Amino acid sequence: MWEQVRETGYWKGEIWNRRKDGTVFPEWLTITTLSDGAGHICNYIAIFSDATSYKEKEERIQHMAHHDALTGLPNRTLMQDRLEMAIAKAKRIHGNVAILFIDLDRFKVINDSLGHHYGDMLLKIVAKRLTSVVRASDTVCRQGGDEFIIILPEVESIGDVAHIAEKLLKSVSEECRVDNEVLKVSPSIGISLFPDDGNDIATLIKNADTAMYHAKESGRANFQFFTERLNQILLQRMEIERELSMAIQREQLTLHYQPQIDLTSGQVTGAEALLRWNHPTLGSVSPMKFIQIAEEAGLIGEIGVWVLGQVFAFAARWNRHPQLSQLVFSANVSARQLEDTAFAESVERLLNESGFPADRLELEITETAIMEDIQRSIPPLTELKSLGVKIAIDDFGTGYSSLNYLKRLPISRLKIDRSFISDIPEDKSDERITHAIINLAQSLNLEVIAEGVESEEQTRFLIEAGCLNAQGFFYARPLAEHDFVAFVEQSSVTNSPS
Ligand SMILES: Nc1nc2c(ncn2[C@@H]2O[C@H](COP(=O)(O)O[C@H]3[C@@H](O)[C@H](n4cnc5c(=O)[nH]c(N)nc54)O[C@@H]3COP(=O)(O)O)[C@@H](O)[C@H]2O)c(=O)[nH]1
Repeated sequence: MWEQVRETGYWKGEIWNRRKDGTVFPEWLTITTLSDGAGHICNYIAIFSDATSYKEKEERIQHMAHHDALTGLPNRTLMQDRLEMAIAKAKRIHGNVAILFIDLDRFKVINDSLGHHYGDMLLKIVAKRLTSVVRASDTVCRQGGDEFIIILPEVESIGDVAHIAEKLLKSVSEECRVDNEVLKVSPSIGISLFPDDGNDIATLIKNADTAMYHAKESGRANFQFFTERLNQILLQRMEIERELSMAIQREQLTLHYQPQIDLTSGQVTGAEALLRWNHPTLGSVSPMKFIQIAEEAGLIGEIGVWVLGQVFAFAARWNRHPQLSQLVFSANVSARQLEDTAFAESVERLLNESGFPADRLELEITETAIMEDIQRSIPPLTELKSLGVKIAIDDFGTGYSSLNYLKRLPISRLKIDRSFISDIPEDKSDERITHAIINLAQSLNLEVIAEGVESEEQTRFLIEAGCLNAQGFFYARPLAEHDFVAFVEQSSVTNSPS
């Protein structure tokens, strides 16, 4: 500084100064020299100002530009910087970096049902939990919404990454309290590794995101590593999603009807409507494959309304038929449809428009969907029941029902899951479970029907056990409309009392 002042007669810059009380502070300082007639420096003029508040403001602006306002975590910009540095270092030392892409399961439900205040509080708690699990040298950042990214630089082994992912799962999944509400979310975690799964930031994040989707598909609340096979599955999934969004307009969807049989009379009493999708190049796509995609892509609402419209139109075409006009039609309702507050309104509107009697409509909701959040399932089910429609619990026995809740649910029928029926009579414990479900239904005054009946022995067992309704390949596969009509007419002739 003094050298420059002597040489140029001027210096400007920032220095650390000390106040009288001994505290150190940043100072802006300008020094100018004054010379006499002979050119000798005779005076120095120093102008200084305290830069403390300017510095603080600058730091605050820097922090805001690189951190998320709600959680205080590094934001996307800082994450990219840190990841770039981690990759550069890993390249130098031939090391690995792990990228964990975390999305909270069913966060939207909490946000939508309880409001944004609860959603925000929950995100703050999750941010703290994530940070508490990893080391200070790791980076936890908020990618946006309910998505977080964790960068683990210098990982030793894939086992270490899995161990950390397990700890994250456990920590985030624990219940927490916001005001007087007990909230619970779980994370789905996708993991990509540098250099195995990509060499650059964009590829590594995309692949971690792909793995996260796979974690969601595998039942949520778990973690998955990225693989090339996964990538292929994702590409196929995206194609199905794209094509499915146009399937209704392109008239590629149809319904098949599986007869439901009264085992004492052999007569058809109802039918379950089951979706079929025939695509010109993908071929016949199983609902097992596309229903979940429809749910995740937000298409199930439109499809569900279409299904009911088709069922009512079918029933209307046969409303003077002696047998068909008496049948109860069942349609499957997914968890996402039940969460949608507009669903009951749509059912009511369709019933009014079609004139279809509400008591001839049964809506099937899986036990797993109801038990996912039983408290929240009761109001929409009650609303549907108040329209006069019947509610059945589908795949009963697989979803760990709480018996205490079962008696409070507005349901009229239990459908025994096909997995208990398929090994009867060989599997005696399945026989005992089926017996128990039938007894449970009787004691709760509910109807009961067995699904997936494939043999005469199974039919006999069910009659003896007191279950008088069944459906399954033994009686009929799901049938196209005209085959179903023919089946109903034929069974009426064969089984009419002589
Ligand atoms: N939300 C909606 N879900 C729907 C709709 N349509 C179908 N689905 C669900 O897709 C899953 C697969 O359905 P699908 O391939 O049609 O299989 C059904 C039957 O074909 C099959 N079944 C019936 N009897 C037997 C049998 O004896 N053996 C055997 N191996 N399979 C049999 O079971 C399926 C019906 O199951 P469920 O619904 O549990 O009664 C399925 O989960 C459908 O629910 C839709 O419109 N919306």
